[in-house]
Amino acid sequence: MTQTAAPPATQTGAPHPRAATLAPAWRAPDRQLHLLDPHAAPLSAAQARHALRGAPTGAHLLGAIGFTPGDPATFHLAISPAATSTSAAQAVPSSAPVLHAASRPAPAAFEANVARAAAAIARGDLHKVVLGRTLDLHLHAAPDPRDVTARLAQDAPDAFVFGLPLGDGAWLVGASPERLLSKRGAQLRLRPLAGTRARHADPAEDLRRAHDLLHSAKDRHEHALMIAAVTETLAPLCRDLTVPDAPRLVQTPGLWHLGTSIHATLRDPDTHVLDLVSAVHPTPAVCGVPAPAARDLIGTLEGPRGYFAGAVGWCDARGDGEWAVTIRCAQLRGPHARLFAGAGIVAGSDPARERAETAAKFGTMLRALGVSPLDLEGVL
Ligand SMILES: C=C(O[C@@H]1C=C(C(=O)O)C=C[C@H]1O)C(=O)O
Repeated sequence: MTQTAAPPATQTGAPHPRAATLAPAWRAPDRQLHLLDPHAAPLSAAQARHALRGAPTGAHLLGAIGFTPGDPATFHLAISPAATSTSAAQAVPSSAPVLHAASRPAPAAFEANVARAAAAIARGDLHKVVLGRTLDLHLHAAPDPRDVTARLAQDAPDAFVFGLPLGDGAWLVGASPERLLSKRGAQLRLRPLAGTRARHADPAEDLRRAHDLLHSAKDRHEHALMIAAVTETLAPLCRDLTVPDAPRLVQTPGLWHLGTSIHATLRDPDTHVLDLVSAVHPTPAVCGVPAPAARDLIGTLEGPRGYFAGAVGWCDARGDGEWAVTIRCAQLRGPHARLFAGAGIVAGSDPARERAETAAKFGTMLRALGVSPLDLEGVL
């Protein structure tokens, strides 16, 4: 196998033209990675850094860590596609019949959870909590995870797209719009998101929704809580920290978000990206404020999240890397798909709107699986 002498140069601008058909295990604006050995057993967090030391030049670790340290983590050796042989992905079926669908909590129970969280916030127990739910689909035929990843890459050119084997035939796939943290030498970049509107097919209505989001006091408050928490975590680790005063609109194929691009310079450029990920994760984008109270409430209302709302990304032998928040994702095993979505709850959150927001967020994976939301009436 040919090996690259050094990691490939940064790609900016348009995504790699072959990204849509090659089904990478990781596809981001900056880098694309394929598994070194797609049949290798996943590595634990403890094995991972050791494995990178003995790996070919240019190898990366591609991994996913769970929401809490008690949740699972999985790592693989990966390499940029110039050094791998790749095969074109198969066409994805345009519609996948669903034999059975169920969401947990069910729609009404999720709304009850939101009301309960909003009451806790009104009492002053906490300021923000992100509540999640799952959507289990039993499909007529087992989707090929590589085809699903290829479809995600096609649908969302700016997203962090991932397709990782978890062992036992299960895969974690998704297209996250949220940069948790990238590190290159001393330079850090983050782009946390909080505040969401579903997009609309009519351009005028779509713009109205974007404008409404940008000027919503509730969403700006939700976003500000998160930026304050992330800034507080980063400040002791960084020399320079540049945080814009106001968020900007971020668009995905199905949603508008509020996002803030943060740039920072590390005091110690040798800090490993995985140690930085552990320091900032989970941010209030997926957990809440204060974090301990939010984590407790999530544990009570949802139980363990596993990989959902964790972090997914890569690191290289220098300790540089790029990590996204594990959202807009699903776990696939044979004909079964479990999709995940969550929404941030603050004072004034409306249960029905928050449920609708999670339904819209399932859309990323539903499109990639070829499932129409119209087939899921009453479940979303
Ligand atoms: C939790 C999710 O998304 C997060 C919550 C958001 C919000 O509440 O507005 C926005 C983006 C993400 O940080 C998800 O997509 O499942």
